[in-house]
Amino acid sequence: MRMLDQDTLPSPADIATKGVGSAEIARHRETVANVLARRDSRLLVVVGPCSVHDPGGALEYAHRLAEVSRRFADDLVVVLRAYLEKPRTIAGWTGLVPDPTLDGKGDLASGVRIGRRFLVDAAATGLPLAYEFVDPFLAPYFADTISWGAIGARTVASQPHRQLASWLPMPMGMKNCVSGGLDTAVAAIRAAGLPHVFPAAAADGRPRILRSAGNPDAHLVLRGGRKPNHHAHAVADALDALTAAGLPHRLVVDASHGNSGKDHNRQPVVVADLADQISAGNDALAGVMIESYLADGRQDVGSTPPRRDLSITDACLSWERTVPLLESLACANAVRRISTPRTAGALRN
Ligand SMILES: O=C[C@H](O)[C@H](O)COP(=O)(O)O
Ligand SMILES: C=C(OP(=O)(O)O)C(=O)O
Repeated sequence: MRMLDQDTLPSPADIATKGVGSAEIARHRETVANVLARRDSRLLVVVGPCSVHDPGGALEYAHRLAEVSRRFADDLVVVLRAYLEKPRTIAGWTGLVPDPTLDGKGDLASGVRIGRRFLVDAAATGLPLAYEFVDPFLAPYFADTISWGAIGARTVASQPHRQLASWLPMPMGMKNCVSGGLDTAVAAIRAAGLPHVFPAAAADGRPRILRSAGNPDAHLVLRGGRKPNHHAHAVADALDALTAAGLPHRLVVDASHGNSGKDHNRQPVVVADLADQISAGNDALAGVMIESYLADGRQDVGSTPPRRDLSITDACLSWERTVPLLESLACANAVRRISTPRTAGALRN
């Protein structure tokens, strides 16, 4: 007996909440797209916890980040990682939405409500939100709150994810695959840029045939693989791969994951290398991702209740270690901004 049981899941319309500032989110998406296309000379920084396991803790982080991001507004467009689903290499906790009680019970019906509440509260800080769309079925529950989306290293080859990316209204980052090869992500960018017709559940939960026009803002995210790919030579190779595919030069580099060997202590080293490339004038480097949370490191989920301030997935840099990295990226971007003036001037929303 494999099919154990079924339960009712509320539809996206059932859990729809008031208070999502759709005009503000549309503005954030446009800002992010302008940065990626280098019409805006700032640097995108996608920063925050590997996963949200405690909405209260993550909201405290969001408030701190919203405040500090104002200091860097001339040079950084800071986006909060608000990741509520986790892709796993084999198995493990799959995120607040699929498992809000952190114990494998899989109470998705509560998860979608808790997850949406968190996203609405986090968006109210004024920060744009980033989200990895792990399960395409769940996208309609949350997509209206998100300003930058990712298709992860484990799903970037998947046709349903590429179709979803072609339809979603925000810029979408395609991560290189886990081994480090770029081809699959480059193919995903091309696929997401094209129109598609595909089945999906709509807001009312009923099946629909969706037609997409193609996402013009899909771009590459270098996250490392068997070896890191943040160094200048790897960035140059990635730009060559984009040129060969006829794609524009726009890149986000993830300082964590394969680029840090999942050792959070290496993220500052990666960020320092990226800051050097940015201040040297590499304009294709449009964004940086950092995994950061309130406290330094990670914890296993076990019999005792988890700490609210410590990641239960990948190890994160503490808040105290994150702020100097934002400072160094802002300084590097200021150098680039001043030395490479844009003819049209920086667009600001
Ligand atoms: O970002 C988090 C993890 O790297 C990702 O979910 C995979 O984790 P795993 O390899 O421990 O399953
Ligand atoms: C799982 C993630 O990244 P990747 O797909 O690069 O492993 C993530 O950013 O949380």
